Amino acid sequence: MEPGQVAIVGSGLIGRSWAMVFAAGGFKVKLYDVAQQQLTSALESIRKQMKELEKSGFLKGALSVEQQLALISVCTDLKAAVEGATFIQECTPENLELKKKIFSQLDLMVGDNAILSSSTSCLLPSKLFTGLKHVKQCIVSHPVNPPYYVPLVEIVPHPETDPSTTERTYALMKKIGQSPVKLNKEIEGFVLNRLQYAVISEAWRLVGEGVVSPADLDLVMSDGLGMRYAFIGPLETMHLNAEGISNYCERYREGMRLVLNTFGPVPEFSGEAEQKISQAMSEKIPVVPKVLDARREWRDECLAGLSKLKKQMKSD
Ligand SMILES: NC(=O)C1=CN([C@@H]2O[C@H](COP(=O)(O)OP(=O)(O)OC[C@H]3O[C@@H](n4cnc5c(N)ncnc54)[C@H](O)[C@@H]3O)[C@@H](O)[C@H]2O)C=CC1
Ligand SMILES: O=C(O)[C@@H](O)C(=O)[C@H](O)[C@@H](O)CO
Repeated sequence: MEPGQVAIVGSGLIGRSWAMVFAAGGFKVKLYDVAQQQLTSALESIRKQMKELEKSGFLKGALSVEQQLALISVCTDLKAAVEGATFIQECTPENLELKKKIFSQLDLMVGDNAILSSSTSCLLPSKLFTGLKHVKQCIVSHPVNPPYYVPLVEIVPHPETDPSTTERTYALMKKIGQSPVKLNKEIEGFVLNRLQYAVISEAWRLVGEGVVSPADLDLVMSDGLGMRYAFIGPLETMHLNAEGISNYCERYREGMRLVLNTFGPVPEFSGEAEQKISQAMSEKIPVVPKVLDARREWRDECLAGLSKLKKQMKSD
């Protein structure tokens, strides 16, 4: 028996990823878009990706490709798309007025049980959902690109979101194999993009000012901070790094005071610096999904080893 039915509004990069993730979880998926061509290319892309994933042994879920594809249907009628859906994930362009218009349409179509969720990267729930009749059923579930391989989902409630909506969304994300975190209150950019944009801003500055090459900048992340952050977050890193020092925050505070004082505003990114980056990036081997998945397998093996080591250290 299918675990349920979801509707995806917008069949671009994120909408098709969500469709794959939900189908892998056995959900019936109705994919809606205003552009029929987008739906056609979405189905082609999903089929192609699933075939490749099955071939390389990375297809998620217990169902075959054909079984998962059979769960996904497309339509250009919004009312038909949301009919019977208990969870509606909006994935339209990052435009506040467009999203508000779509949610006001959805608000007239759903009952008291459906959850209305947005994939928005930064927009505040209070700006998206305020005034809707079903505001208690509204929430942001912000994925990370590509959601099929990077499982984090930030769950961000509107101030009037009912706690049951938050808990149902959290449970749903766990059920389809994602890694949800709950924000206690809304803030622009949520958590991931506030951290990401701080990193990107400094990356631009360091490359733009000639401090480091684009390729080496990325290595600092992939072979430095990223190696750490694939296993432990910045707070645990700090804790482990200064173990035994009573006030280890001070150890970082000093450095932060010194360095952060030199941070300026987001650097104006000149065309030349951008060309330098895109040229450098085009010379790299693209990180294909298989690499992402292989890295995740490697990380999970390392985490298993790490927890075994921790247990051993505790028993020693
Ligand atoms: N691309 C990314 O890395 C990530 C994007 N997001 C967020 O997800 C949302 C979608 O982003 P993408 O998939 O990258 O955009 P996209 O541009 O790839 O796809 C948007 C889709 O919405 C469709 N659309 C436009 N107007 C519509 C309407 N009125 N009703 C239904 N569909 C409509 C378009 O035809 C297109 O297929 C944005 O809010 C974005 O910020 C979140 C996480 C990551
Ligand atoms: O980086 C991601 O995958 C997501 O966190 C996003 O929201 C989008 O890429 C966004 O940052 C683009 O501005």
